[in-house]
Amino acid sequence: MSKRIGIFGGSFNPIHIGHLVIAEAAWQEFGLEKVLFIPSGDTPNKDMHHIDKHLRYNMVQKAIEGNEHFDISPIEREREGPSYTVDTIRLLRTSLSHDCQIFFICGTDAIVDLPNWKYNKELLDSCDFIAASRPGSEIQLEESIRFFGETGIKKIHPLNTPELDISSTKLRELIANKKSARYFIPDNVLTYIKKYHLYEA
Ligand SMILES: Nc1ncnc2c1ncn2[C@@H]1O[C@H](COP(=O)(O)OP(=O)(O)OP(=O)(O)O)[C@@H](O)[C@H]1O
Ligand SMILES: O=C(O)c1ccc[n+]([C@@H]2O[C@H](COP(=O)([O-])O)[C@@H](O)[C@H]2O)c1
Repeated sequence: MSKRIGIFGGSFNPIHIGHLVIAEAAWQEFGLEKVLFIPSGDTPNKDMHHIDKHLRYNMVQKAIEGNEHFDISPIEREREGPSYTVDTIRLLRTSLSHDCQIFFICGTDAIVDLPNWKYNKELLDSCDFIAASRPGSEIQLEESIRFFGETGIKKIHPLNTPELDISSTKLRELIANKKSARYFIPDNVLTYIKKYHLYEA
């Protein structure tokens, strides 16, 4: 069997257990050799208050500590301009053997948005997608898969894992309202958030 690697791109603002659970499930279900987390530099199509890319990167690094099949890459952090996935996959391809299969891990909300991504058809030709179900995106998900025709059906794979209704937005709100985010966010990441007073109102 050819080598399979998982790529998990995200803003991770901040990283939470929803991210970690789907990365682990994708690794297991799809027989991935590893999952490479790629925190975005400047996330396309996201008009939000991103904290500094270096801080988001450091939090991901802390969150994956101790998991021997998780790794992190600074390629988007170090690239100027919007972090388009098509550019990232193209760049990664140059350092991988050509029979290596790339699986981009995401939530179903990202698949719903995929027709708006840069060079989305080229992107879907260059990698498979593993989509973890997220509440609220069921109907549009079918439409989005159909947008890509046969390729969509063949290359967008559902991830069989319990739905977790958790988002970075909700966690930023909890922290801003001085509520506990314990257990939603790994302890060492929460310590980092507290140390630098991140997301406080
Ligand atoms: N609870 C979740 N279940 C399934 N997928 C998720 C979940 N949380 C995030 N993802 C997916 O992980 C990827 C990175 O997500 P991101 O870092 O934007 O987190 P988020 O929680 O969606 O953030 P925000 O609330 O700031 O939009 C995206 O593909 C997103 O769909
Ligand atoms: O390439 C694109 O056009 C594109 C548009 C929107 C999002 N993405 C990528 O999708 C991943 C998840 O994005 P987000 O907004 O959920 O953090 C992250 O790696 C983004 O760089 C990519």
